[in-house]
Amino acid sequence: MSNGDDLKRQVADAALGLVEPGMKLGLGTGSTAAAFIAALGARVRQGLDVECVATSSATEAQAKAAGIPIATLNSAGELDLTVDGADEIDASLSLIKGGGGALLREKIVAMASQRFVVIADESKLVDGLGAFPLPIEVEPFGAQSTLRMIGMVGREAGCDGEVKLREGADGPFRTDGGHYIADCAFGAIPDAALLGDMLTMIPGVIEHGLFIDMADAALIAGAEGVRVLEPAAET
Ligand SMILES: O=C(CO)[C@H](O)[C@H](O)COP(=O)(O)O
Repeated sequence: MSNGDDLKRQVADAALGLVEPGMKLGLGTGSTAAAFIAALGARVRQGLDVECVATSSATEAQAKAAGIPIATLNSAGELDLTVDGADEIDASLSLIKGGGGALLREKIVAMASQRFVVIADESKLVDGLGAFPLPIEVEPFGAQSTLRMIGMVGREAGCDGEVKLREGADGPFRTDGGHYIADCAFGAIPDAALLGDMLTMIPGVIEHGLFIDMADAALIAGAEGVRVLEPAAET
């Protein structure tokens, strides 16, 4: 097992400590979330009773194969806890997500949860967001026009960099919802909240991968073990 895999397993086990019998859980997407799902599956097979909502078809398939009961978000209603990974995490627990192309469902599920906990290894911690290209889910109709608008809006918000469609095996990558993903190499994002608000106003933008003021805690695995980060209190 690589060191990275070991850190994912450690942080997944730590997140399992937050799960109580009878909970309704949101299950994230990506390799760190997959480690959590594997650990959760082992507990479910020992008799833990939970009901889960998946943020992607890949997560749903993994969870079902592990014996985890999967419900729709409509039938589950409000969730107790969502556990998900992230591509970048800053000190205020603002996130970039969407590296796996599941950001829309990840955001819907996180927003439907009383508690949203991010799990990652310490390589995901950053001083400022933006080194990881920001994923934005866009409507395929008129996508090139939407990409141009994203570039313009980015420059107005102090970000500049290439905006390009993510490629899949056979043409543009498609999300579970049938949309495209624009990856935006903005570099440093001076004001993530402003950029997020401006992106939301573009009609072809379905959702962006900035998760601001959403995470209640981050569990971070490193050489010293797993530590818990919480958003700094407002002063
Ligand atoms: O946002 C995501 C998927 O859309 C993932 O949580 C993010 O890409 C992190 O993935 P990994 O744990 O594999 O590094």
